[in-house]
Formats: sequence, structure tokens, C-alpha cells
Amino acid sequence: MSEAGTADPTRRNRIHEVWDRRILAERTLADDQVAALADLAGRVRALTDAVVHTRVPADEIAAVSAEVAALTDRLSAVRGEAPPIGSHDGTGRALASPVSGPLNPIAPPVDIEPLPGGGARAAFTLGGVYEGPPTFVHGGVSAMILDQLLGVAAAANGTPGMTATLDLRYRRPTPYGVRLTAEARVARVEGRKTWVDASIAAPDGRTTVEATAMFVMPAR
Ligand SMILES: CCCCC/C=C\C/C=C\C/C=C\C/C=C/CCCC(=O)SCCNC(=O)CCNC(=O)[C@H](O)C(C)(C)COP(=O)(O)OP(=O)(O)OC[C@H]1O[C@@H](n2cnc3c(N)ncnc32)[C@H](O)[C@@H]1OP(=O)(O)O
Repeated sequence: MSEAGTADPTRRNRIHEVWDRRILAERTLADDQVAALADLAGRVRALTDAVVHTRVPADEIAAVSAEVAALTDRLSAVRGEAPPIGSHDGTGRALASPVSGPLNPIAPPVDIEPLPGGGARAAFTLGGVYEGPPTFVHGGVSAMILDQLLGVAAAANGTPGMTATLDLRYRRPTPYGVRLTAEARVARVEGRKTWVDASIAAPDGRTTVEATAMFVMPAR
């Protein structure tokens, strides 16, 4: 492509439009693929849980390992350049989000519900896969979930942004294997900045982690 061609802003915009459509098409899955992948992701989550809890002998582990390698080869026969894109519409249900994505096996997944007026809530149960200190959830996992919840609340307020700061206060250990709840609420907005507060609660209602984040809508 010539320098002169790309120097024309109209032509450059057209090239970007075509390019954006190509990226979007490459990252968009058919409905039946989405359904099949959601099922597969669930089975891979169960596999991950089995891997961290198994006590079968080493030769059995090696046999399973070989089968998994073969399955990975089958899926890799046709690969995209990046994960699929769902409608990132503020529902917090981006298809491949590592927190809430139904197609991402590393996502618990956490089902996040945006609340009108700048809020979000979630209920979820984490397994031993997410263990940090013995019998409790890893603090980084709590932080990841809260970051997403806070971000959905900012978006539900009509003021989405990139996480610029994330402050965490770990009040009590967060247990796993029980139903946890979390809520977020926008505290204030100043120009491109949005501050949001959130917390995770154990089944007894006591807060285990509190968080405050500041989101910035990028200038560019
Ligand atoms: C289109 C953007 C929105 C994208 C959101 C995506 C989807 C929205 C839709 C649905 C949402 C659903 C779910 C959302 C879930 C996601 C949550 C997870 C989000 C992430 O996982 S996200 C990854 C981690 N995140 C980063 O990777 C950020 C890296 N960073 C940057 O991309 C830039 O750094 C940026 C954009 C932050 C600022 O860049 P910029 O050039 O626009 O800002 P600029 O410098 O002009 O600052 C303007 C004013 O903010 C102050 N300010 C800026 N940064 C600050 C900081 N860190 N601490 C304290 N104050 C800060 C300045 O001091 C100034 O303040 P003042 O005006 O008072 O002087």
C-alpha cells in the first residue's frame, strides 16, 4: 500500500473499517459453536477440578495426559488469532472473559448482573481450584472478580473505563465451596473518572473483601 494512499484520511478510515470488519468476522462464532464451546468449557472446568484433586496413580495420570494432548491437537486444527468476541454490551457476559465468560474454562464463571443506575451484583461458588491459603480463596482471584464486577457497575452507570486504580482490603479469609455474594455501586463521577465501591460477602453475610476502583475512559 502506498504512502499517498494511507495519507488520505477518508481512505484510511475506509481501510480501518474493512480491517475492523475482518477482525470482527474472524472473532465471531456461529451460534451452534458458542453452545458447543460453552459445554466444552464446562467439561474442561470439571477436568481442571479433577486434576487438582485427583489421587490416581502416576501411570493413570500419564495415560490421561496423553489423551488430553490428543484432544488439544484436535481443537487446534483450526485456530483463530484471538479469543471470540461476544456482544460486549455491559452485561458482563463477554464470551471469553476470564471472570464471567461461559466459553473460557479458566472463568469460574461468575454470573454478573448489571444494575440500573450504576451497580452490579453476583453470586458464585468457587472450588478448590482457586485455593490460596489452605481452605480459602486466593486473594488475587478475589481481586480479579472484584475488578470485573466494579467494571460492570461503571459501565452500567454509562461511564465505562479502564481500571486505573484498584484498592483492596482483605477483612477476613474468603471461604471456597460455599455460595458467595458480591455487590458494586458507583460512588462518584468526575469528568472521565468513575469511582466504584464493591465487596464480597460470605454466606453468614459478613464482608470478606472490600474494594474501591477508579476507572478512566481513555482520552484517545
Ligand atoms: C473504551 C474504554 C472502555 C473500555 C471498557 C471496556 C468495556 C466496557 C463495556 C462493558 C464493560 C463490562 C465489563 C467491564 C469489565 C472490565 C473490568 C476490567 C477492566 C480491566 O481489566 S482494564 C485493564 C487494566 N488497566 C489498564 O491496563 C489501564 C492502563 N492504563 C491506561 O490505559 C491509561 O493510563 C488510562 C486509560 C488509565 C488513562 O490514560 P489517559 O491517557 O486516558 O488518561 P490521562 O493521563 O489523560 O489521565 C486522565 C486523568 O486520570 C488520572 N489517572 C490516569 N491514570 C491514573 C492512575 N493509574 N492512577 C491515578 N490517576 C490516574 C490522571 O491523573 C488524570 O487526572 P486529572 O484529569 O485530574 O489530571
